[in-house]
Amino acid sequence: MLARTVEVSRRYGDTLALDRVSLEIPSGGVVGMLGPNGAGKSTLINLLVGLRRPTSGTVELFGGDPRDPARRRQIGVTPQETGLPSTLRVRECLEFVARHFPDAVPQKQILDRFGLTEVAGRQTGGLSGGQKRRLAVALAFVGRPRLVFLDEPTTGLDVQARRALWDAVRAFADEGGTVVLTSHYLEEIEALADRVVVVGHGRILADDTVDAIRSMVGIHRVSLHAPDALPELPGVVGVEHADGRTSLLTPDADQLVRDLVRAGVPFRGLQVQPTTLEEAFLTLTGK
Ligand SMILES: Nc1ncnc2c1ncn2[C@@H]1O[C@H](COP(=O)(O)OP(=O)(O)OP(=O)(O)O)[C@@H](O)[C@H]1O
Repeated sequence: MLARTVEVSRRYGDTLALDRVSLEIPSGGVVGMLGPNGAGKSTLINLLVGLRRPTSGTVELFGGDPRDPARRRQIGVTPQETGLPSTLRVRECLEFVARHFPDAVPQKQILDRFGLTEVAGRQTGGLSGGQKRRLAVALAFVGRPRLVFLDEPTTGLDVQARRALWDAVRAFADEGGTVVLTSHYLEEIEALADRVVVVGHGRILADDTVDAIRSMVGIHRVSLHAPDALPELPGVVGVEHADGRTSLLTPDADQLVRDLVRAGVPFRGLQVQPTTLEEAFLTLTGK
């Protein structure tokens, strides 16, 4: 086991950011952590990498205290926000980080893998947002870590840059590396992760394969104008009223529409839309 939390809670004042979370990260593969804003994902990562201490419970990294420098040297981390020194060149940033490790990855290989070769001589202050993000993620891999934590690695990247970064993460995992990444995007988790941990309201709501999670969050919104109260319909997991429309949340929109027709509901303006992940979670967690 590379890392684990046992019944870990973390409070910030009155906010309970994590509520008795137990999680195990074995060696190899990509674990995707999925959840809406404020779910507790970053807090969980910060505990695992030794940046914060739990209020209660135990956190272990490589079998011991995550704040021990010898253990932390074996991880790579890209936090949600990184400040790169704006006057350093890309090459200098990579060099600076590499000097902290006995056996750093050759710079050329990192530049190639993260699509940074063309901007190697540029000061980071002159990089685009996407290039900065790629550099920030690349830095996590420089020291040949056993375990890498990436907090929303592709936020702000265009599709092409996102795919390039996915390739780099996958290549690392294919070579036997272990990655924990957070994302709001199911698509990103699907592209990379073998296992998905769904975090919501400071708890682990699900810990399963990508397929299982996809079916769990595949909720649709069927919205319509209906003159009267709707009859009770099977498969509806949530009902909302807004702007004169009624929205029904369901995992099987086709069946719901058939049921509406069969029940003779005089609806108009029918719309069927996928819900966002956040909506799906909130529905499933009943909050
Ligand atoms: N330093 C802090 N001080 C006070 N409250 C905090 C602090 N850090 C996090 N929180 C609160 O703890 C909860 C969990 O936050 P956290 O950043 O871990 O969530 P997250 O899942 O990473 O969200 P996001 O995707 O927005 O980063 C939130 O309610 C947040 O406001």
